[in-house]
Amino acid sequence: MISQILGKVLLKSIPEFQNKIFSRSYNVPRRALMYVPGDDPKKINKSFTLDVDCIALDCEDGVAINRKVDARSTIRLFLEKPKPQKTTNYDLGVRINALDTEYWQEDLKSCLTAENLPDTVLVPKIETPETIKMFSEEINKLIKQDKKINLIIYIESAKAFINLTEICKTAQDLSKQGKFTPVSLVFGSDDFCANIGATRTEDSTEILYARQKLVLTAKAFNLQAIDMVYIKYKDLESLKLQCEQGMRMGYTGKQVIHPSQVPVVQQAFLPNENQINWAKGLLDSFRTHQKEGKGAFTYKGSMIDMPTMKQAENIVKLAKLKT
Ligand SMILES: CC(C)(COP(=O)(O)OP(=O)(O)OC[C@H]1O[C@@H](n2cnc3c(N)ncnc32)[C@H](O)[C@@H]1OP(=O)(O)O)[C@@H](O)C(=O)NCCC(=O)NCCSC(=O)C[C@H](O)C(=O)O
Ligand SMILES: [Mg+2]
Repeated sequence: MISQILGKVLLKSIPEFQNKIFSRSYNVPRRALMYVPGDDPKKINKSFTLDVDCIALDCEDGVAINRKVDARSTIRLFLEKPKPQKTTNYDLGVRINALDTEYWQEDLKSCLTAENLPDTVLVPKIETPETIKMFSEEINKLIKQDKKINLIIYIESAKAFINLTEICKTAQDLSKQGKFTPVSLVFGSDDFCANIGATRTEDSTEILYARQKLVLTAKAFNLQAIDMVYIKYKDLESLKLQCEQGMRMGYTGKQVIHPSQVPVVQQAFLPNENQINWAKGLLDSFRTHQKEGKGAFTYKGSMIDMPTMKQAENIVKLAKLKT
């Protein structure tokens, strides 16, 4: 009897779990986050023809030092026009220069005072909670409308990893009253390797700890985790393997530098048919067992309880992007 009552209570609370797991940041998928050099109108136009979840118009490392002003003003011209519509919704962002450079304030001002706000601002090389405070103060001054934009935080140095929890906590706290919402953490593996003096290998074991720490922290703060870039952009087979590795670790997407990488990445960050069928079957079975007041049960030879149910829900949610 008691177990039946408990079962009913748990069943009633499932929508609550769903809300927790699939909160705002997961509603906009960012499987492929594609960089487009901000000073190249041809590539920007091309990006609007692609089926890509997230476009990052770049002012930072994809742009030469002597082209920084061109990038900023070219991006501004695009933001003066309405956001190009595509058949599927997508995230349009601007990656500004790092906050220890002479460019970032003008980058931010230029894109936030245009006719149309970008959906997202991507901020590279955040190392301390103070950097988040600086960003927050600036953005609160610049956005006059009753609107918030998304913030994507780049973690790309040893110092940033040491401060990671405080960075996320500060972003979360300041966003409550501020004009931004933190949605994702990006693992800037190339800058990170340069920063710690790591030697690259094909299986990336030299950065495994940092790669895992980023996912762990992102998930603790309910943020998307966006994995390292694969710079040998002509090698799509190895890209696929690296995507699958990242997805197994819990990453929700990956940085992309070339159009040919987009379909490989977006496909890899979707569950396959076997996983979807497993998840749907498990959820059906979970509901039945909950009604019977059974918290743990056996499904296809494995013990299932609440954590496995949550994993199955993640899979079903992602699968909806397939249609
Ligand atoms: C790598 C590239 C310089 C190669 O460019 P290109 O030689 O033009 O390639 P293709 O001729 O093969 O291009 C085919 C067509 O696709 C268009 N194209 C290419 N790249 C892009 C792009 N990124 N966005 C939109 N369109 C693109 C070409 O114009 C061709 O079009 P068409 O002629 O109409 O057929 C180039 O891909 C490039 O610049 N990529 C971006 C590089 C970049 O942004 N790097 C910085 C980001 S990585 C990073 O920041 C890592 C992180 O921070 C860390 O620390 O780890
Ligand atoms: Mg970087």
